[in-house]
Amino acid sequence: MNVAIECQQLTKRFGERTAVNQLTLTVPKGSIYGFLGPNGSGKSTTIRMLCGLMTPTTGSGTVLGYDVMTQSEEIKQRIGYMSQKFSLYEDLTVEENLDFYAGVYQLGAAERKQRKAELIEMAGLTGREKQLAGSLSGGWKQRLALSCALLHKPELLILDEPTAGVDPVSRRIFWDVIHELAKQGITVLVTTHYMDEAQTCDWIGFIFFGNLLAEGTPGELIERMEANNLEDVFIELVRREEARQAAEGGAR
Ligand SMILES: Nc1ncnc2c1ncn2[C@@H]1O[C@H](COP(=O)(O)OP(=O)(O)OP(=O)(O)O)[C@@H](O)[C@H]1O
Repeated sequence: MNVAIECQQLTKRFGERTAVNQLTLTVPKGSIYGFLGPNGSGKSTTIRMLCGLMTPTTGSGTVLGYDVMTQSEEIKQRIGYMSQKFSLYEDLTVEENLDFYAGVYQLGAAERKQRKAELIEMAGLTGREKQLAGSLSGGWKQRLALSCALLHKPELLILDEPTAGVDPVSRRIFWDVIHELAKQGITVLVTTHYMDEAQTCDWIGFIFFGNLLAEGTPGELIERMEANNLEDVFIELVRREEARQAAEGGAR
């Protein structure tokens, strides 16, 4: 299986509102897929469906080969997920937070010790093991949260705006870690509003009003839209879609 995520016509409705509309996408194994779109366009709702946290209204899909409609528990056990407001225990130390999540993932003593050591090193947290999570700066907290999400060696990492509000240096360090994980074969689906981050993804999907408007490599999208950079692509896609919707509304 060379595909980590595939979904066909995935739709989520909240009452009258369609948050995600017939979304069809494929995320190849080992790739970094950047999921972009303005606020409220349906990114988090898509992610929640793919993580097994929310059942789609209609459509179909698999995550690591498991059905998003019926196998949410299998999916949850095999993925690493870091939400926008990742939850660390601020009154616990770095090590205690890792211990807590190792317990959640039911790691045995030997594996727990080994994974903790590996992840503390990967996240650059060496020397901070006894520091309270609440006293860490934003960038360190975020890397600790990432480490917690990786304890059980997930094959797929789903990150919802992991770098929101983090300074540029910490963002760069975080993305170096993401690229390193991808090199090790871990698939990453990530949402971001930062175009410098999106530029380094292997694939990009652009969603607006719940619809996937464009998909491709950053270079392909820039070329296809005859744009100078991804920010221009983003703005042009929004402009075209708004114009299309206005025309449709006017025609009614
Ligand atoms: N539980 C819910 N009940 C009702 N409406 C919801 C619910 N969750 C999301 N929505 C609506 O669905 C739409 C898509 O929201 P979603 O959070 O998926 O967007 P997003 O692209 O992740 O936005 P942001 O970039 O701000 O995080 C929005 O209009 C939102 O108000």
